[in-house]
Amino acid sequence: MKTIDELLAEGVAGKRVFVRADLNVPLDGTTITDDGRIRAVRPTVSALAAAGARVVVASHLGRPKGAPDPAFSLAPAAARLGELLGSEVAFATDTVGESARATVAALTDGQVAVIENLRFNAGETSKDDAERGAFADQLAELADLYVGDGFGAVHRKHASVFDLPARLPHAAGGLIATEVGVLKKLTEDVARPYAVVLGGAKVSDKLGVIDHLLEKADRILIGGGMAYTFLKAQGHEVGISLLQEDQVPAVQGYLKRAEELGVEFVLPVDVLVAHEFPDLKTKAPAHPTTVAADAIPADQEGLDIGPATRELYAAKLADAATVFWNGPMGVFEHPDYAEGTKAVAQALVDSPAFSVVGGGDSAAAVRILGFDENAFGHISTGGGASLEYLEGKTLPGLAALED
Ligand SMILES: Nc1ncnc2c1ncn2[C@@H]1O[C@H](COP(=O)(O)OP(=O)(O)O)[C@@H](O)[C@H]1O
Ligand SMILES: O=C(OP(=O)(O)O)[C@H](O)COP(=O)(O)O
Repeated sequence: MKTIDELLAEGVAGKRVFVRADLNVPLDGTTITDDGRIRAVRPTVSALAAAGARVVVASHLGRPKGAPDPAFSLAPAAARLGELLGSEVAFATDTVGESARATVAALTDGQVAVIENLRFNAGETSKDDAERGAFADQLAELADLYVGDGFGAVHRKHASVFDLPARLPHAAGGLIATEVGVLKKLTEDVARPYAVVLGGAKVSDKLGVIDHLLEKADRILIGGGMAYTFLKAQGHEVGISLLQEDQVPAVQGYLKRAEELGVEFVLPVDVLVAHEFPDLKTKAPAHPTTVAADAIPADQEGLDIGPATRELYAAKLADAATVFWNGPMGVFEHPDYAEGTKAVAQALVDSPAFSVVGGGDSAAAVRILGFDENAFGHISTGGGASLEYLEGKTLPGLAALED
C-alpha cells in the first residue's frame, strides 16, 4: 500500500487529489455535535494542500436514499473543515454534476473543495457492479490521484471506496494507517482477559461479527439496541424495542456456541423503558421506568441499560486486560438515556485495560459525555469497519488501496 508520504514525495503540486474521507458526523439540524471525524482527516487534507495539491474531499453522510436530501447535506462538515484548516473551503452543491465540475475546475494549487454527499447518487452504494462503476467513472473525471482516508467506510463496497481507487493512482492516508496499525495489534497478541462490548443501533450490520468474536474474546457484553435480539433469543418479550427478529435463531446459536467455548455472554439484567422514543431535539424529560430485562412491557421500548446492569458491566470490565467497545449502551443523545454509556466509558477510564472505542457514535458519545479522549487506548473513527477488520475480513476499501 502506498503511503501518503510516498505520494507527497513523488509530488502532488497542481494535481487534483480526491480524498475519500468519512465526514459522517452526528448532526442536530445543521449543527455538528461532534467533529471528531473531521479533525481526524484534517492532517491528510492539510498536508496535500500544503504540497500544492488541488484537494477534492468527498464523503457520505447518513443514509439518504440515493437522491439529494437537504437533511444529509455535507455543507456543515465542509464549513467545519474550513475552520479547522484555517482557510476557505469551496463547496459543490452536487457530487458529479455541474457544480462539482465547476468547483473543481476553479481550484488553484493548495485549495480545498468538498463535494456534496456521495450517497445522493444511487451509484455510490449500488450492488450492481456496472452501476457503481459508471458512478466511479464520473468521480474519476474530477481527479488525477486518489487518497483513501475514510476509515469508517472501508468495510463498504461502494463506488468511492472500492471502484474509484481502481481508476486512479492511489495511496492510503494517515488516518487509515494509524487505525490499521492499532487494530492489527488486537488481531495478533491480545492481552487477556479480552472483553468486547457491543451496542448501538446498526444491529443487523454488526450481529454477524459475533460469530468470529466467539473465537477471540473471553467475554462479550451486549447493550444498546443490540441487547433486545439477545433477550428475545433467551425467550423474553421485548415490547417495541429495536429487534432483529430474523436474527433470533442465529443469536440462539451464538449463545449455545459461547457456552461450548467457555466464552461468557453478559446481557442486561435491567433496562430503562418508555412508551416512546425520546425527543432528541427538545430533550424534553422522557420519564423512563426501570424494569427487569425479562419483564419489558408489551407496549414499551428499551432505551438504555438499567442501574443494576451498569454495575454488572463495570465489574465485568474491571479486570479485563483488553477491551474493544462499539456501540452506545442506550440513546445517549438524550440525558435520560446516557447513564449506561457513561458507566461503560467510566469503567474503561478506571480500568488499566488497553481500551479501543470504535464507531462514529461511540466515539462521539465519549467526547459529548465529557470524557478525556486520552484516557482511552485508542478512539477509532470506525465501528463496523473496526469490527470487520478484527474479524479478519478483506475490507473492500483497504484491498482497493493495495498496489
Ligand atoms: N436501545 C436502543 N434503541 C434504539 N437506539 C439505540 C439504543 N441504544 C443505542 N441506540 C442508538 O445507537 C446509535 C449508535 O449506533 P451505531 O451507529 O451502531 O454506533 P456506532 O456509530 O458507534 O458504530 C445511537 O444514535 C443511539 O441513540
Ligand atoms: O458511521 C459509520 O459507521 P459506524 O456507525 O459503524 O461507525 C460510517 O460512516 C459508515 O456508515 P454506514 O454504516 O452508513 O455505511
